[in-house]
Amino acid sequence: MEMTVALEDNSYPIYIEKGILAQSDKYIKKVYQGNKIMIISDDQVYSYYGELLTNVLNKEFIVEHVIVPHGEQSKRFDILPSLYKALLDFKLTRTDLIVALGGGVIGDLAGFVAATYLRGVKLVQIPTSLLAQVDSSVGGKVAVDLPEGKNLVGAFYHPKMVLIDPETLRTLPKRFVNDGMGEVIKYGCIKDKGLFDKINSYQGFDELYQDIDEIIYRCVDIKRDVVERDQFDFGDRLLLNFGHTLGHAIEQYYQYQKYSHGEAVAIGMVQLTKIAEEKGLSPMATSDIIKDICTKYDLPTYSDVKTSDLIGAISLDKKNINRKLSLVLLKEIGSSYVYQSDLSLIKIKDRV
Ligand SMILES: NC(=O)c1ccc[n+]([C@@H]2O[C@H](COP(=O)([O-])OP(=O)(O)OC[C@H]3O[C@@H](n4cnc5c(N)ncnc54)[C@H](O)[C@@H]3O)[C@@H](O)[C@H]2O)c1
Ligand SMILES: O=C(O)C(=O)C[C@@H](O)[C@H](O)[C@H](O)COP(=O)(O)O
Ligand SMILES: [Zn+2]
Repeated sequence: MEMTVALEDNSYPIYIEKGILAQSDKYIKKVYQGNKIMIISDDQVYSYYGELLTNVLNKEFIVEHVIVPHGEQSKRFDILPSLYKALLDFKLTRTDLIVALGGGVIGDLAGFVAATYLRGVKLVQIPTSLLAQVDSSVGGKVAVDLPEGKNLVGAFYHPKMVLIDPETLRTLPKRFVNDGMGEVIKYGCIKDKGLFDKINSYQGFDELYQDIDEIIYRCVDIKRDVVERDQFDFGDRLLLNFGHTLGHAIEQYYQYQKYSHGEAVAIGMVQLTKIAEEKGLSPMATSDIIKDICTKYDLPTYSDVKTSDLIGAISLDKKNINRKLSLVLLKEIGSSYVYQSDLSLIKIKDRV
């Protein structure tokens, strides 16, 4: 399966195909005629797929790698000098390529490095987690976290190509399959009731895996459409942030240690929809429907954090305009809108 994100000079192809990792040299040659490639990955992903990718790319290119510890803790500002140093040591030049091999942490981190090293070098995304395959590898948002908040230092920087190999999901720990399902549920909630109903109907992981290519394709296609219409996140793209106002603040509250991104987003989707129901901004019982599907995928729906403890991080949310929050709410499952509000709306609940 193939699609193109059409962004004029920044357009790029996405390929979704089982086994594509083993052919990545052929695909990358289509967009890269240079000879040096730096793979950026984490220890866990590299232990599964690093050797395979290196051997395949070595047929055509000179390949080096730099590895960071797995987990959100690596998506931080102060890790950057060690990555720039590795690129300098490899003498990577402006016409060379970085390949991001890993989940969303690696995609965002390597993407930020590619956007900033020498003011920008080429980037190819090879996402290996479900979350990265359905969401983070597409759309060009790259970033690192600060202790004060998620993704606070970043850029819009598009890859030259995205290679999605659903086979890699076979080694993904179950917690992170569920984590990715948090974002799939989000797509269903904001844009596609059919997708929501489909993932709600599965009896177990086998059924999910049977349809996984189709699910990835549908999510990526939604994201492609939104990004093409609102690349810089001032309109329709804000909808992709459903659940993230609270979710990011909860991740920050625990300093990115307790909840994974998809888990925090699940809490955010349910709790914000509850608030919206209380204010008559979403139909009653919508939050229960989201809660049920999140529970089905072992995602948390409540954190017990005081809303007063989240206000600092929420105030730094990038969707805020002139001190007004932009909250993504549901009209119903499958349809969403942006609602401008002040912090008092969040404060109507003591804990979320
Ligand atoms: N840029 C965007 O548009 C965007 C969108 C959504 C999320 N994000 C970001 O993505 C990050 C979360 O991504 P994530 O959930 O992929 O986390 P992650 O990158 O930490 O991956 C989760 C875990 O799975 C492991 N892993 C990944 N692929 C594997 C595989 N195939 N086999 C075995 N283990 C594997 C990793 O080593 C890690 O331990 C967050 O930082 C979030 O903010 C960005
Ligand atoms: O691509 C987008 O736009 C999104 O909002 C996708 C989100 O799933 C993702 O977590 C993104 O990184 C959040 O962006 P931010 O602008 O809120 O940092
Ligand atoms: Zn997200």
